[in-house]
Amino acid sequence: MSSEKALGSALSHWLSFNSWWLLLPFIMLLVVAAFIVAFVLLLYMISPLISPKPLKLNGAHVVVTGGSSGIGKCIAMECYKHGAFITLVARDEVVLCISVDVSKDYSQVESVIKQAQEKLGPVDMLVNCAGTSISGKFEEVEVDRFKKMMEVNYLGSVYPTRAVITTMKERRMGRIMFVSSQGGQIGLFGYTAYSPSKFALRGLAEALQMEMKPYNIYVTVAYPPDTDTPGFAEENKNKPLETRLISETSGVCQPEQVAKIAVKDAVQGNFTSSFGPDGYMLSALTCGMSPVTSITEGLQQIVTMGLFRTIALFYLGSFDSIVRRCMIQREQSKAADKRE
Ligand SMILES: NC(=O)C1=CN([C@@H]2O[C@H](COP(=O)(O)OP(=O)(O)OC[C@H]3O[C@@H](n4cnc5c(N)ncnc54)[C@H](OP(=O)(O)O)[C@@H]3O)[C@@H](O)[C@H]2O)C=CC1
Ligand SMILES: CCCCCCCCCCCCCCCC(=O)[C@@H](N)CO
Repeated sequence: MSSEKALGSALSHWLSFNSWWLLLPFIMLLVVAAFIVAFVLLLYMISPLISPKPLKLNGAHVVVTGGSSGIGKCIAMECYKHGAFITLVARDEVVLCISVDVSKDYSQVESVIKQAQEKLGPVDMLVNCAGTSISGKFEEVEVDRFKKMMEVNYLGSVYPTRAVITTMKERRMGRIMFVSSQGGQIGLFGYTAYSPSKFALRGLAEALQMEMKPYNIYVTVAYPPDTDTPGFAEENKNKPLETRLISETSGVCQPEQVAKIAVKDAVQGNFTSSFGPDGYMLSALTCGMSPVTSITEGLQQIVTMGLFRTIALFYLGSFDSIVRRCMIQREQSKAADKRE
């Protein structure tokens, strides 16, 4: 008999005839410990999923940058309908509007917010909607436009946020909305200057949300598709054909629709606000390490991720073929022009 076998039979002999029940308390202890570990793990998983308490818009002070036109205007009207007091910030002067360029000088933005707080009380919700777009092929976009995009779309959201955040922290309440774009979830042909400025808002929002959560301040990023606004009409005047064709995938929304959903999400404290079925898929697909605000949202992301990636591959294939077809068409018409 090998020594291993001998040891085995001695052990089983000892266990079966002697005092195996002596192990019982240890086994029970192990089971209890396992339950405790599982419970703690579950708590950890569930804790970021606890939904925030909704903000009461009635009587709240809402500041909307870019509130003189398009989506911003509709967001302001939506909040007003729910009984909020509104401050509009833009460069044009209309209604109860404070005129300032949000992208130029922080001290100016700060004094404007101070003015608004003196008139209507502390800001409960800030909507960063001031923004603009530039489209064109990378090599055709003027170099200083890249800087301008970051100034208006990114810094123009940093400054007002910076100006309201201290008071919000002191009051341990508040909502900050950033208006990004579906072009801030995927980089698209023609948007080499615009897309990065919208992606940047997501990074800012994630970092800010982690800092602000214990102060009961909730951050929302809205990702609208093309929306029927004066800004969109302006953009369409010289948008590359590729950009137009690719964007058509996700259709055109009405600004009132976008405003309604975005305001609802901000009130609920949802981190992501998306529009339409494509918007829903894009947001689930690009959720990455962004905060979750409900158990359903977390579960939906887990379940749909692989399926949406599969669908996305087809979309990417169709975008590539749009770009290739446009290139071939352009080259053919150039060659035809030369022959004439
Ligand atoms: N329309 C669309 O297809 C989509 C738009 N978006 C985003 O939504 C936001 C609003 O777009 P939309 O409604 O179309 O735009 P509009 O051009 O219709 O309105 C833009 C608003 O921003 C203000 N604004 C622009 N630059 C500045 C600045 N430097 N300082 C202060 N205010 C400024 C404008 O006011 P004034 O000129 O008086 O300063 C105006 O109120 C933008 O951030 C845009 O990128 C996102 C996805 C799709
Ligand atoms: C499962 C995966 C689904 C993928 C769906 C992809 C849809 C892509 C459409 C992108 C549209 C971008 C619009 C940008 C609008 C904008 O910001 C400007 N108009 C601003 O003026």
